[in-house]
Amino acid sequence: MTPERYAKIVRVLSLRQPTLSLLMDEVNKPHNFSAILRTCDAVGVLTAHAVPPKNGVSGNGLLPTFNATSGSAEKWVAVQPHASALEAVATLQAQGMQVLATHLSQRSVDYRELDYTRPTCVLLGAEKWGVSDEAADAADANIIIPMFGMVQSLNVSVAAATILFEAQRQRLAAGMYAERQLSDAEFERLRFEWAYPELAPLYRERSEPYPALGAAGELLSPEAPR
Ligand SMILES: C[S@@+](CC[C@H](N)C(=O)[O-])C[C@H]1O[C@@H](n2cnc3c(N)ncnc32)[C@H](O)[C@@H]1O
Repeated sequence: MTPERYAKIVRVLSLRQPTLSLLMDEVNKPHNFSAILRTCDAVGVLTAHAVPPKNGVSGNGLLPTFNATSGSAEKWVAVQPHASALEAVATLQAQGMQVLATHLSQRSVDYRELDYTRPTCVLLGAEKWGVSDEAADAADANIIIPMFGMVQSLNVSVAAATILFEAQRQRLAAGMYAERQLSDAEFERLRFEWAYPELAPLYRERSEPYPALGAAGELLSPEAPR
């Protein structure tokens, strides 16, 4: 790993926003899934959440397979699977997140009216069905991107990008990219895992702490577990 590559890892981790996330409820087209993860990486989402599609494209009930759309975004954005949208919403709310469902209902508001500097998770629906009424009811708010055309909805990855970049705009204005949001422990863990992805699993298997890194990312105790 070059010092430049290590410096980039440190810079990107310093900009990650652990209190900004999104939840994909059975988004089943791999190119949409991958495009959304790519936007997550660009905006600084640390962890995305997903309810795997029941008729998963991969055919095994797991998350849709990744494809070239994401570039390598899936390496830099963790995806936490959930059994159902309702379970995910409850879990995220218990962690202190406001969940904003992208859903047209009596209580929907323009997505720009919300405060994205609060811990926030944006709930996105499946391409065909959208967000279920139950999940939308459980969410803290329902938001829509106003549309004035003939077509009723946007592509889900376009909707995700529109809302996440509003979140980025608000967080930039609030100075939330100017100071590292990750805890020291999380920052140090991810710094090693991103810099040495082939070594990290060896340390985890052995329950050994990751070695310290030097200023240019070099291993200070280079002996990897055997
Ligand atoms: C293609 S749309 C789903 C359309 C579906 N037939 C419905 O009635 O909800 C897929 C997802 O994109 C997002 N989306 C699309 N257009 C949106 C808009 N104008 N505002 C907010 N979210 C939108 C939502 O997450 C939606 O569930």
